Amino acid sequence: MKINTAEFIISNSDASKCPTEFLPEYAFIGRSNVGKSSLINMLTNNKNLAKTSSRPGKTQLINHFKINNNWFLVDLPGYGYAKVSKKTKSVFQQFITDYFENREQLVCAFVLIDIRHEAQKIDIEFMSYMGESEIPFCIIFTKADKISRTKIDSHIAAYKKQMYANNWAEMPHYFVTSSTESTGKEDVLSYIDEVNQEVFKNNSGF
Ligand SMILES: Nc1nc2c(ncn2[C@@H]2O[C@H](COP(=O)(O)OP(=O)(O)OP(=O)(O)O)[C@@H](O)[C@H]2O)c(=O)[nH]1
Ligand SMILES: [Mg+2]
Repeated sequence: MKINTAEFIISNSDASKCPTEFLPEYAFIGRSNVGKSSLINMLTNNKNLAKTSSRPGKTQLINHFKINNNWFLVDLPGYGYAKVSKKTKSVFQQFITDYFENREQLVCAFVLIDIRHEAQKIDIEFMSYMGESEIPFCIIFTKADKISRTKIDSHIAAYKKQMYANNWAEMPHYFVTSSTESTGKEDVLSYIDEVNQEVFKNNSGF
């Protein structure tokens, strides 16, 4: 799919104040610093669209970006950032939870995982929450440029094993990406295109 336009619409810490337009949207979630904002920039060919930083905790709000005037990419704050105070953390979690549980326009979440690391408890728990809440999601492994192809394969195999060990019946649909090398761009965009076509065809309120 070709992205012709990508525009920032609004930032929010209140899920009920997100855009009221009924267009399909795709949210990016995962640990702080995993590369959510960078991936949005890579997918849209715009290095300055979402704000990124080498320091975790950069994105603090729900950010809506309208794509091709027809659907949204949503950049979210990361979870698991130890340096944020407990109070701030619970506020973050509350509005993120509100977003996931109430946003009818959300058709798929992408849970980002750094390909270099073993499965982390917080990610597994978050995916369990998504499963229990019946929110469709895919995994996106990030920063694939940082390890070799062989290691990518072995890390994914190990990840699958850990998912099964945590009682997952099957590995969620997943993608391997690098924002610095644009790896996985077409795969993710084609997936979004397919889902968009499906929801528009079924006229699920869109
Ligand atoms: N080498 C490499 N670095 C990446 C990649 N994606 C992101 N980074 C770097 O990782 C750091 C964090 O990137 P962000 O996109 O800001 O991460 P985030 O998940 O949005 O972080 P928060 O907003 O803090 O939750 C930055 O220094 C990026 O340049 C990637 O694919 N490859
Ligand atoms: Mg960010």
